[in-house]
Amino acid sequence: MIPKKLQNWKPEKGFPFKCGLEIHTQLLTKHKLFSQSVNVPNCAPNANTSFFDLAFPGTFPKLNPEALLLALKAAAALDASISTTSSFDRKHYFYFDQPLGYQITQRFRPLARGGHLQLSKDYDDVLSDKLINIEQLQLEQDTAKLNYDDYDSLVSIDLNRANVPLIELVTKPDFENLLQVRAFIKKYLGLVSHLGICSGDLENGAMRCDVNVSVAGGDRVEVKNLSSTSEVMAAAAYEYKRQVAQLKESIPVEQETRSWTGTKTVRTRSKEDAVDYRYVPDTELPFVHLDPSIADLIRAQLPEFPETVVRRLRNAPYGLEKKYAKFLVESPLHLEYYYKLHSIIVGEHKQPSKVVNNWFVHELLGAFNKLGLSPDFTMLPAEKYAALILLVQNKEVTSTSAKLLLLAMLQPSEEIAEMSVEEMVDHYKLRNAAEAETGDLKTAVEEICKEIIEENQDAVEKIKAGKHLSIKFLVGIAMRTTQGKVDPKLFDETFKNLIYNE
Ligand SMILES: Nc1ncnc2c1ncn2[C@@H]1O[C@H](COP(=O)(O)OP(=O)(O)OP(=O)(O)O)[C@@H](O)[C@H]1O
Ligand SMILES: [Mg+2]
Ligand SMILES: [Mg+2]
Repeated sequence: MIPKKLQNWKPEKGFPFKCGLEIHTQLLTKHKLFSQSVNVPNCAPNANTSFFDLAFPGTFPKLNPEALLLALKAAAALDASISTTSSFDRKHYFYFDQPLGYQITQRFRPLARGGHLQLSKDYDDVLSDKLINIEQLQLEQDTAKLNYDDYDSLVSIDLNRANVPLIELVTKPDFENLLQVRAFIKKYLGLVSHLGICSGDLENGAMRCDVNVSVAGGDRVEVKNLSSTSEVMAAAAYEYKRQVAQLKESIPVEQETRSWTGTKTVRTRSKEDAVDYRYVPDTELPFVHLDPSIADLIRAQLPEFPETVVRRLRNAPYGLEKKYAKFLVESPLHLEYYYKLHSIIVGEHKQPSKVVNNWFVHELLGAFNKLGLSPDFTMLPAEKYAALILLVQNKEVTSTSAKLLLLAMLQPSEEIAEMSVEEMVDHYKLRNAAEAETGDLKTAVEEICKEIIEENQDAVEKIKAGKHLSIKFLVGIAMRTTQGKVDPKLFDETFKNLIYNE
């Protein structure tokens, strides 16, 4: 879906928009880039650190091959040409987030150059097909995280992030409008998450982006350190508008670096006071020599790309909407969960696909949403959820009861955490009344309906006078009385019978 604000965004006539991205993504490795410390988000500050991460004298970097492999996968997926020889350089600057005094990156011989990502009209949210070319892809270290405490005027340094492996992807300045920028970031993040290269977890800073904007052939302005797609969009839109306004006043735009405050971009430094990073080769790290056959070997091992999987999920036997199919391919775990649910309910139990889709998309994702949780399927194994869905399909519990059970399963008390679905149904006394003799049920339902009709003569008069929808009001009372244990359709039919056929 294209947000309304962007739908009509077009560069002004005579002021073409030109933009290039630098996207830094954290790699999903077990260990850090040049040390043995673990790479795990959300740990106690400074828990994941080693002497090297803290830049103790006498420590040496050692390249983690897992990071190299993940970066190579990204390069292969983007059809970039992998360098048979790459090397590491030191980019010097002094700041609290960088205890070494320099960042180890790949300036002169990056891991890969070239490559592209195709944005297509029928898959991505763009108005026409567009090929975005890649300049290069390199490995580098992340910096420590600075936590600002405005209240105490304190800055605390968390070195857990220092030396976490990143890939920096630099695109060519090929973007001609904001929709393309947005679609590219989403597609790239989708791709690296799907391939298990990056967590895609933006809330934990898994991506940081620099956006470069120029107008009508002018110099580029770089806005640094944006941490979400919407921040990139807002900063690029603001920067475009600012530059156009300046050009209209005949003031040329000069090359500079700016930062985003949340509402506008502000100058950090101009070209004149550009930092001299004093790049030098890192002599402690050997060159990375790769066999020329490596690109083909890695490409052959890549799983299917998100676009292929999405196409399959949209067709029979799955028939998922594009939006949800895209959500599933964002994470191998989500996809695995859906396939499992599908194979139990449709494969083994021959229920229609739309049952799985409805319970997965509307109920399960909806329940996570209702509880304010981001989807975490480890909380409810697919086998257990399938058992619940099948109870509804077999009319042993009503769907209303099943929805309540689902909410309970996603926030289990100690008492119910270990229970099977069957045990939970009995524990909450939710076994469907329909289980009883059909005759008994019918009489019981009729009795309840009669009682409700007695007590709600006003509503009954209105229904008779033509306000047929008021039946829903009566059904609501009946459902509350029976705590959702009876199929509302049965109440609906019984009320209609009793009221219209009297
Ligand atoms: N005329 C232009 N208009 C908009 N973007 C441009 C233009 N020329 C280059 N760019 C973009 O600027 C970016 C340059 O990134 P690169 O990493 O090569 O250099 P840098 O920004 O100087 O280095 P650093 O990594 O230190 O920020 C690329 O994304 C490129 O597409
Ligand atoms: Mg860069
Ligand atoms: Mg840059």
